[in-house]
Amino acid sequence: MNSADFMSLQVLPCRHPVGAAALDRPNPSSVTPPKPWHGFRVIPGDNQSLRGFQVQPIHPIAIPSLTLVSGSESKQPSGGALDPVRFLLTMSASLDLDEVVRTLNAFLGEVVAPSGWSYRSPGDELCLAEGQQSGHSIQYQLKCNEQALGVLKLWRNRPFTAEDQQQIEALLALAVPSIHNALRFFQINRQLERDPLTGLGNRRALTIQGAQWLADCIRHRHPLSLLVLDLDRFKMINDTYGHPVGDRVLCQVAEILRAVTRTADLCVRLGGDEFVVLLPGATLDEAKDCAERIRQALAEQWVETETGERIGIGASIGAASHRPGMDLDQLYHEADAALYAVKQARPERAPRRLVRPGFQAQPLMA
Ligand SMILES: Nc1nc2c(ncn2[C@@H]2O[C@H](COP(=O)(O)OP(=O)(O)OP(=O)(O)O)[C@@H](O)[C@H]2O)c(=O)[nH]1
Repeated sequence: MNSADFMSLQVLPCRHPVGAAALDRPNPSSVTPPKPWHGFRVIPGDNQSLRGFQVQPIHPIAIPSLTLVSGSESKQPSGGALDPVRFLLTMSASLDLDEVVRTLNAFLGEVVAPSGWSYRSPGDELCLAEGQQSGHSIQYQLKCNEQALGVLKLWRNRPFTAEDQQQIEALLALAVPSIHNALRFFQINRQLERDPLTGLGNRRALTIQGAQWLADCIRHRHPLSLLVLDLDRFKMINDTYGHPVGDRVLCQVAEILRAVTRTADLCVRLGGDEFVVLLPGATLDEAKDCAERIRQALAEQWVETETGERIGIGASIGAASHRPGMDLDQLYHEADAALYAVKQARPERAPRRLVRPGFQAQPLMA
């Protein structure tokens, strides 16, 4: 496929940059006229199984994408009756990556009628699929200015012809800016919900995802439990070995939480040395079992300091299970109260330390 094919298929040079004129109007004498849209270059990949696909503006795009096509000038693609203006308007209506990808696939359905599709965002943070896999497939790695936008795969029970591919690629080229924006929005939201030190979720993740999960569990009448974990004498580790060692302890705890819990569970660092695990589908007994597995895994863990000393990690854990009428805050406070009771019931131990591996563990003195 070459750019000339593509240009004639969907994207026409714009002689009437209406959107840009409206934006620039406040002081027409002081603005340089917007550049006309010069179209896209579509670069096919090297092999057929994974067709590399990149859309680059031939000139920097200085005008909104809706100035791209004027309705009266647009040609219909040879194989279908798809309206590119309708497509662009629909695609740019949302910043929700899930919705943007599903919209794209709805249009691809109109053009090439696949039996199913899948989309994986970079790093597999979002995986979507619909319909059925069948005998023939075509896969595109989407990129915009060298930034990966994910992989889209289509299935069909008859082969994709060259004309089908041309139409798919034309739609993908138009869809790329919307996917790019929605993906960026998705990634920023993910970052806002992540604790930068440990990579676990943060308080915001617990508030937003927790509320959704609570609603799901109530709707499906599934249990939901929550653990609150607080490290023993963490301040002493910081004060004795410094914050970098304290940070390593926190990362080690995060590693253990990830290893011990299921992928469906949400592990969160609320702040300092306090962690929360939200366990959808778990009863109180199952949550307590999980707490015990975490406690054991922590007890077997040592963090080594620069001087070769090894510090043990101790923690207290409280558990609570959702009851009708409770909100997430109440569930958290009940688990926190259970944690407090655990702390009251046993004297908090100072972190254990080994001066050299193999020596007997000793409490770290305050
Ligand atoms: N290394 C490190 N320390 C942190 C971080 N955030 C908070 N802290 C420290 O964590 C410590 C928490 O202190 P406390 O809440 O008294 O915890 P504790 O010593 O475990 O006391 P108890 O909970 O009563 O056992 C404080 O010294 C904070 O400075 C962090 O990101 N990294």
